[in-house]
Amino acid sequence: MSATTIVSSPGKVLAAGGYLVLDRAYSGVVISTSSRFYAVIESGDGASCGANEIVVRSPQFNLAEWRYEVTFVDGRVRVEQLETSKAPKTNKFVHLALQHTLTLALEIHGGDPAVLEKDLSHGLDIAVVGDNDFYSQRAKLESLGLPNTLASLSQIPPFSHNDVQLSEVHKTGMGSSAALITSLVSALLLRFSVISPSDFAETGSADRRLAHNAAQFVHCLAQGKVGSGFDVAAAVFGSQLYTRFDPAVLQPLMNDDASESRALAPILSSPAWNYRVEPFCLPPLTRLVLADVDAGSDTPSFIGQVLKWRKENPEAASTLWASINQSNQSLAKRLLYLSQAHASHPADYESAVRRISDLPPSEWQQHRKDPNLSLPAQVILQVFYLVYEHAQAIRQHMRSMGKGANVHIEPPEQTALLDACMSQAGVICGGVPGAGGYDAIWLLVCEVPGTPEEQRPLHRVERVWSTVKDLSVSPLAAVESTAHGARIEQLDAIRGLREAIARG
Ligand SMILES: Nc1ncnc2c1ncn2[C@@H]1O[C@H](COP(=O)(O)OP(=O)(O)OP(=O)(O)O)[C@@H](O)[C@H]1O
Ligand SMILES: C[C@@](O)(CCOP(=O)(O)O)CC(=O)O
Repeated sequence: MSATTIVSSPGKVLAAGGYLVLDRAYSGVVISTSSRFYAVIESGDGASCGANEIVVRSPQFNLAEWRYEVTFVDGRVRVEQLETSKAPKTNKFVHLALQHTLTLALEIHGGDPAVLEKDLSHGLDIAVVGDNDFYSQRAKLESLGLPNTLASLSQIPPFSHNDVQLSEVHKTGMGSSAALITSLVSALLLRFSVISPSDFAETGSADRRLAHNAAQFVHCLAQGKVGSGFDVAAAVFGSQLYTRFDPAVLQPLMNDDASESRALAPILSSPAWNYRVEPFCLPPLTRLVLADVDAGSDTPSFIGQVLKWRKENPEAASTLWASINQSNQSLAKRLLYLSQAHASHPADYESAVRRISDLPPSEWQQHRKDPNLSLPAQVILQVFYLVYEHAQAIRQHMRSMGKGANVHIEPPEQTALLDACMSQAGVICGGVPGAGGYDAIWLLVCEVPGTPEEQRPLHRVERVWSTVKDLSVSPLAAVESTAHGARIEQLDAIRGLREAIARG
């Protein structure tokens, strides 16, 4: 075992499938992001902590250090927070991750604490840090006198300090807790030799699935509910078409007493975990663009209201769910078709993207028989138009859902913002991610290398954002991650990581 164990996990965007994905009958289009969370485990070396102690530090926040003591009694492991912790509040997510991952490790090692005790003999020092995108950088940009642009974001050092306590930070909706739990649980499973690095590196392996199931369990327990789990699935497996697991698999563990007394291994490695992860990626020569929008929304209350409306209006909801599902599936299919088209006809594909880069989507149809384009390029252009149409239909349906349930899934200000973006040349599609509300928007834009800055669709979008009235729109730096989810990292390969974890 090397001295340092590091696992990183990506953030997520649910581009299509919000609310539907809570139901196993439907799947969601999940895009994982280049922004990642890192869990870095080092031996405490007896200096920062003693034997059987674990200190978890979050060096991007004030007073974010939690200390735990690990004890082994009657074949059980207990993780308890110590009073010497610097943090004024407990961290349920971190505590549950430690408790249950160690419990699982002890079970897998046959109840013999020797392996764990050996790894804990000098204590463990764990630092958790997230890329800047997970937290709003508005205040930092303002303090630096910089405008809200992508160029400004690149001037903020990696893993920047947020200058507040964790409970006060403005999150951006990228799934910080799911990425954190996935990295932490996976790193602990590796550290305690429950899973092997080579197996974990393989997408469909039993070890990776165990890491997923354990992270999913801890995340559900910390949140106090079993959600769809798309955020943890993205953190573990990367971009995908996600179909949830039957929540019944976790039910036996979902109250605190049960999770302490029942064996975890049989449930966490059970074949009853029936989630489906189908491959998905965005098409070449396009770029995912995300922005954090001023005010957050109360997502849990949105979910309650939408589900209540669905229950009370089964016929209307069933028709609407079916229409949304059809549009979601069509969107995913056309996007995947575009990747195939690029693989088989790269030159035609590029000429089609160049063509639509100069035109707003409402004009693409007129150019579908452009004599300057080859026949395959014309087909590709047409498919891009269908992508636009499906995404617009999804937006319309989601507004209907919001109207029915009386919640602002795509609030009028977001509609105006998205419409303004969609009228720009080279913008392909977009929407409000996940549960919607005021939180964020996502867009897919054409991005052909070598395009002069002024003509880049991204540049046009940033211009729209800088002039928009009713909302404050702040870009996020993330693009799509094609790295297939969680991965083991080397400390010096990640810019700024060594410096970040060295902070007190
Ligand atoms: N950097 C961090 N260090 C330690 N704990 C963290 C960190 N970031 C998040 N957490 C844990 O995750 C919890 C936040 O979880 P919550 O479910 O509210 O966020 P989320 O929905 O994942 O947020 P978002 O999707 O906006 O990133 C915090 O209370 C804390 O326990
Ligand atoms: C509404 C829902 O389908 C998506 C919520 O997504 P987000 O947290 O808003 O990105 C809930 C869920 O899938 O757990």
